[in-house]
Amino acid sequence: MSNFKMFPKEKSIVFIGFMGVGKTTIGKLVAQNLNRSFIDIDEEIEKEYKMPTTEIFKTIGEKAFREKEKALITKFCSQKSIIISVGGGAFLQKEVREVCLSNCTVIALDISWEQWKERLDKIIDSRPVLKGLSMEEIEALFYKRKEIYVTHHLKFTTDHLTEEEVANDITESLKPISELNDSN
Ligand SMILES: Nc1ncnc2c1ncn2[C@@H]1O[C@H](COP(=O)(O)OP(=O)(O)OP(=O)(O)O)[C@@H](O)[C@H]1O
Ligand SMILES: O=C(O)C1=C[C@@H](O)[C@@H](O)[C@H](O)C1
Ligand SMILES: [Mg+2]
Repeated sequence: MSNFKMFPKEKSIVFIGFMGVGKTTIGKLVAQNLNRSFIDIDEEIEKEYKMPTTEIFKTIGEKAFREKEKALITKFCSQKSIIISVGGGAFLQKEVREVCLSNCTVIALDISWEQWKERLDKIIDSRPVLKGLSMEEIEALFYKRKEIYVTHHLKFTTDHLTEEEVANDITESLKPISELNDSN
């Protein structure tokens, strides 16, 4: 019952966590499971600038990217009952943390360094923040970034689970809340 009070159905859900942990993939699946609309903030930024993130970082710069990221997160966090996946660096900004935590249910996705590093090849070309860093520097960033994800409402560990398994676990955990809301 306390969950019901804390996470009413009309609240939107925001996925946070380190780049590559699966926010976009899993957010989309949870949205399908719960029949809710899905918004990926990186995709929205790319649509606005009409270029991929790597190009935005190169031509316009990270500062402009972060400003747009904050503006879009603020806009979408004011909408009800949607699922939002933010970029891995969004929670670096205090205003973003505050707007997400006060308006939405924030779900942190977690992964161990050992599992994450197996995924690096899949994401390295599309994540400018990782470009040119050594493995040691990426590991240091991975642990440093953990500090910004500690503020959340719910946390799910993704180690040794497929994308679908994580999404289904999250959906199952959220269902009682949705059902309680449906009958109220
Ligand atoms: N549980 C999982 N098991 C195996 N691969 C996964 C899992 N979750 C995500 N992936 C894969 O990892 C890659 C990165 O996933 P995704 O783009 O969803 O990460 P992200 O958290 O949204 O990253 P970013 O912060 O950069 O937006 C994708 O290729 C995705 O298919
Ligand atoms: O962790 C980060 O700083 C980033 C993660 C991606 O989702 C993108 O938002 C961008 O590549 C920056
Ligand atoms: Mg993503």
